[in-house]
Amino acid sequence: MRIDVVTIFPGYLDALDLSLVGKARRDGLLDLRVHDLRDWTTDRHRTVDDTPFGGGAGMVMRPDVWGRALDDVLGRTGGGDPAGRQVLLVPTPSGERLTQRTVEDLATVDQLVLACGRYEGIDARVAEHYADAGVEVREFSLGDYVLNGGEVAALVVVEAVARLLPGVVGNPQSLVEESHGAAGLLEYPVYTKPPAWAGREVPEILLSGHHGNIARWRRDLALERTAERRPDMVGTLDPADLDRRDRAV
Ligand SMILES: Nc1cc(-c2cccs2)n[nH]1
Repeated sequence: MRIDVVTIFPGYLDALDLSLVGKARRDGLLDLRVHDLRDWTTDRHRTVDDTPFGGGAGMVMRPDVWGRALDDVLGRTGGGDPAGRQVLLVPTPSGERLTQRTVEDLATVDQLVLACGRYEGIDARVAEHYADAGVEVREFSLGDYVLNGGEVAALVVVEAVARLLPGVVGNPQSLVEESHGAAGLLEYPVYTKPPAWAGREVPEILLSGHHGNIARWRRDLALERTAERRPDMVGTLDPADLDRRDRAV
């Protein structure tokens, strides 16, 4: 998979040289390219923004600069058809909420392009232009809070997607039981040595060696946590699945 990130702060993405994503890049599992938007400016000051039409505070990012950058990165400057499914992702507080289901879909794409806006945002014609040109455009939000730019959202998306790519995480089973995983639940509480700490013991069941009972206990705790912390998620569970957990093991 190829991921391109276009930003005026390329250094923000240096964290993607580290840990799991960094290893995936070195192992050739992820082709991640970070681009400085200013490389597509044409003036000596390398200007990327201007004042908003209609007035208002702040500055808006120019469509012409973004257009040159995205045409290049999307491979739309030559005549040929770009290979495979491309998605243009635009982080914005006014976007659709990013969910694990969306991340799972993005992990199947051939090329993701992240356009990191700053200031008051990117001229609205940019997203319209590429959507009209047949590019899959998704304006997405991380949540109901405002950041200064799209770079942090890009870090989130790259990590969330990269860890789903084949060969990136050591044990793919761990992807199944985690929060928001296939089961649609929050994950159960986890414990390790020492068995007693600060006057607190590890739940007895986990020391029993009875794997069936441990599995049922974990599922019960996952359900309990989900009901307590994210009642909105409980409604999406399959009742047949809920019934399954009560069956004798
Ligand atoms: N969820 C979310 C996204 C953002 C921004 C994206 C780009 C600039 S600010 N803030 N909050």
